[in-house]
Amino acid sequence: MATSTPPVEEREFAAETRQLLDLMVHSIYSNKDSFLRELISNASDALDKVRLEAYRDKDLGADTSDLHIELEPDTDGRTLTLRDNGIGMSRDEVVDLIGTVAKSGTGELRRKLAEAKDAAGSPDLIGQFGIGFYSTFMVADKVTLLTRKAGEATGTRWESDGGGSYTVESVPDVAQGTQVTLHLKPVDEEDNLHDYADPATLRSLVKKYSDFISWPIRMEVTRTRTVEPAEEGGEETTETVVETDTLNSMKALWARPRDEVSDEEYAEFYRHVSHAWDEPAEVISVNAEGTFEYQALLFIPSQAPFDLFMRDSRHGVQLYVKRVFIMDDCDELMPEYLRFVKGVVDAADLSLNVSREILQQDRQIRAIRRRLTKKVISAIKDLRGSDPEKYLSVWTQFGRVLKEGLVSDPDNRDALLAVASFDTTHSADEQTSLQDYVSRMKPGQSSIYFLTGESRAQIENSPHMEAFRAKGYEVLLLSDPIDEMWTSAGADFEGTPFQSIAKGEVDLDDDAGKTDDEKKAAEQEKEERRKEFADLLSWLEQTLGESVSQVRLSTRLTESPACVVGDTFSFSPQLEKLYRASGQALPPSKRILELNPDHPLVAGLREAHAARPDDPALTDTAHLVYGAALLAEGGELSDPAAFAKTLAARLTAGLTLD
Ligand SMILES: Nc1ncnc2c1ncn2[C@@H]1O[C@H](COP(=O)(O)OP(=O)(O)OP(=O)(O)O)[C@@H](O)[C@H]1O
Repeated sequence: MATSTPPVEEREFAAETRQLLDLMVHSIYSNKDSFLRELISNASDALDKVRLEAYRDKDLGADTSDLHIELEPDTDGRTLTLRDNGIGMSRDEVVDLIGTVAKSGTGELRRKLAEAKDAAGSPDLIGQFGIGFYSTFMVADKVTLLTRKAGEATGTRWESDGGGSYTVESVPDVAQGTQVTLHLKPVDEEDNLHDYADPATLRSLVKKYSDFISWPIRMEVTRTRTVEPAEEGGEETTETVVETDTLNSMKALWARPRDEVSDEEYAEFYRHVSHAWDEPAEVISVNAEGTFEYQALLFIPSQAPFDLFMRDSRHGVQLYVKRVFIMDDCDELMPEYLRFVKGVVDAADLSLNVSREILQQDRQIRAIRRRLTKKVISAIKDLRGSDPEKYLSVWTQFGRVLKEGLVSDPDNRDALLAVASFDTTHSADEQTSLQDYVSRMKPGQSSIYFLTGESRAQIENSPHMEAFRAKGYEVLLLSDPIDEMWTSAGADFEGTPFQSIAKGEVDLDDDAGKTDDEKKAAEQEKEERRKEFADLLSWLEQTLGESVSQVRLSTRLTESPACVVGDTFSFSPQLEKLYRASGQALPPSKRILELNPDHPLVAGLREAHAARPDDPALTDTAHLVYGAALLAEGGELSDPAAFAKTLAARLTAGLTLD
């Protein structure tokens, strides 16, 4: 049964939307002017869309003869109307797009809103989410939207006072496109609430925020003109004429030489293409001539969007062909790990009809992408030299994403390693570059040591760190999940390999500065140790054979009795966990148990085993030593309940003996 749409419908805003509106209405966000940029941005997008739709679908029935944006201030009525004859919205779209906000990130939004609680937190929040249409409620106490989608017969009227609800109704006889009428709040200069019904104010705001918009932004202005007398000696008279002015220059910013464009103009353009509210951290402009002609204007944002790690994050790089907008978020122009880069690529030699499928195959697009990728990486590298503070904030916001490139883009791995920064045992609060790490390497050290784990604290406390700490070797502390991936791909930095300190044999160079005799003596001592512990080691290998591939003496422990290490190619426990979380089970890999012969527990176990090789309690101890080593590195026990039970039994026995 078909459901009919009621003529006027009152609907509640979703809880997050209401909270956001509340923040907006009471916002202390100082730049109230931004609402105009947002409305013009939306209108410009709508015009881009209708031009493209009409080009692709000749039967759409859209009117594209004079696409433009219009501002109509009403000084007496204190309203401002902004009109476009773009794509418009259907009734469902109005409810969907205007009635809800930040659909993809509602959970995240809810969390942030709870954090912000009051308006004091709102400027940041606005920066991250880009409030778009809702910013109108900073300046208006009622907003009316009238729209008709190109190709549809009926229009829709939407209205809200920014409180808890809004109304929608279907209306006949609406012009194609969208018009938004703001019932303006009283002017309050102290609160940066300017007179948005004043033509002069509007003219200067358009110039400031939206000059580059490629569609004409028009406004009717009333001018008084002197009229020459009709006949000689007659009186001069004045007349009022109404003229239509175009307020913006419409010059594409990416086509203008860099030194002719101000930082502020770039920043506004960035906000337009990215729908963001922050400042760009870096502007990259490329003008390629020759075989493939294109211009690109790219921005590295200063703030990561909330949906950076969500699958459907949007608004990347836009594709234009000869100044004509073709598509948003053109994945083909940027690798996935640079998805935070915003901007425009305007290619001269593509067809306006180009589709995503064609783009994927296109040689020119691939060449553009290769070049732009290198440009972005080198821009970040340059920042490191020229503005370390800015570099640091870019790395803090996007480092985790950039590191995905170490796995997915082997061609740029070296360049990415050169811009990367890592936590290190060298400093408690500052990260290090690999260049600096290498320059601090000890004589004889041939690898970059690192350890992966879930957090800096957990890694630092891992038993594997002990000898490195004791002997003053610097270790990189890698705690992002992606670190597991690229380090296991066998990377090196300018010829110096990376080595996990939880894998393979460790031979920290104790021999430096020793005479040959001393070296020989040390070797002999090691050999004796091995003999002394041989029985214990082979018994442990038998006892723990289901869990470990080998038991050996360790040179990496100074405090703990034991640790578990992998061989060079085995998976770390974190990587296993990651695979498991993604639904791919790995065959359980056996690692190596290393014992610290100087630890009283290990020494005691050796003596006890020599004296009472058949004592079943020693088997329990062996399992406990292995389990404790797993726990110490932040690993998981395969049977925690059995471990706890054995531990309780052993503790009880200890008490009884006492
Ligand atoms: N003038 C318009 N013509 C057609 N559709 C519009 C218009 N204004 C808004 N819309 C639709 O409503 C959606 C929501 O607009 P809104 O300004 O709230 O957010 P946005 O511009 O998509 O992005 P952001 O929330 O990041 O600013 C737009 O994506 C667009 O689909």
